[in-house]
Amino acid sequence: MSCFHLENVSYRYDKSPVLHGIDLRLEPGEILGLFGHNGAGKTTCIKLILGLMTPNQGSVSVLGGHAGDPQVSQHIGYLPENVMFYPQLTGREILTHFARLKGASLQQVPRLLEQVGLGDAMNARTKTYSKGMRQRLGLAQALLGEPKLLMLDEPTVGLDPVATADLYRLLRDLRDGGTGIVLCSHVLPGVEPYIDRAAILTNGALKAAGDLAALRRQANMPVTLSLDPANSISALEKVIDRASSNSGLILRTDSGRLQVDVQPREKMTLLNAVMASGEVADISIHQPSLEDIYVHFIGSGGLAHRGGSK
Ligand SMILES: Nc1ncnc2c1ncn2[C@@H]1O[C@H](COP(=O)(O)OP(=O)(O)OP(=O)(O)O)[C@@H](O)[C@H]1O
Repeated sequence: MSCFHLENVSYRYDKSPVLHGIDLRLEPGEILGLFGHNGAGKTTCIKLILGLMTPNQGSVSVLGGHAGDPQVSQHIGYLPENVMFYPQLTGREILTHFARLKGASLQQVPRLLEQVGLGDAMNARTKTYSKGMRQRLGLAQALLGEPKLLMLDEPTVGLDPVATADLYRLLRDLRDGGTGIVLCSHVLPGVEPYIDRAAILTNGALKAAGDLAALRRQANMPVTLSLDPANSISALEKVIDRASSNSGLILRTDSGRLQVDVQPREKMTLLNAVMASGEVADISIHQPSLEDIYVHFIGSGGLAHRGGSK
């Protein structure tokens, strides 16, 4: 049973189309990064999965049932992008209130507050909380009732680097316990090791989805080889020129290395040639990062998209 399945989903607010033919699925025990520029449609996808809206076209199934069905919703945890709490209540009072609303065990409340690092602050009013502390309380709220599907919109906003690493470790533990997790984020650096798959949305359309290896194949972006010459840099350059019929950019760096951009399909030919030549002392290989892939799919329009698609 999938955590959710969007099939050919389109959605429009009033007259403005926002999502076009989205096909996306999340399985239990998987972390999906949902990435896209401002206004790409990430939050709209989440609202459809929560059942807050229904698609104009296509279907949304969640945990084997219908989005918005209370039997389904009680197994979903959601952290919205901007969390707000009653300032006069303590963290513990707020979480207890949400636990009652969700029908979750009240015994979970202190344990969850400890888990998100608010053990010492649980009896302080939330008006005294920092932004990061409010974010942690929001996360504890999302974890109430041991959800099977957890959706987090910009969960690392306001968290310092240590808290961010703690959050990702916590998400991994939940994933290993079978929870399906969606992570919407603009903060790509650092997220790569913690997600199983990424989905990239642009202007309401799914540009690419898959694990990093599949996205790299789809993007077909050059791999950068960084080579230390064994003898002279010009001798190494000649080897590369001879080996690669269509070698990309070759740069001499200030540190006396050669940097070569090569298409993935030509990588092994070039590596074999430089290894056999005896002209290379050391090699490092830089694959495109998640950030590189994101920029590739979003395209140069990325900056233009910021602030909304219309
Ligand atoms: N209630 C609404 N009424 C009309 N248009 C809306 C409404 N909510 C969102 N939109 C529009 O839908 C599009 C997608 O918005 P959405 O919030 O899903 O994007 P997002 O990817 O989550 O963006 P961000 O990263 O900025 O939060 C945007 O163009 C936005 O202006």
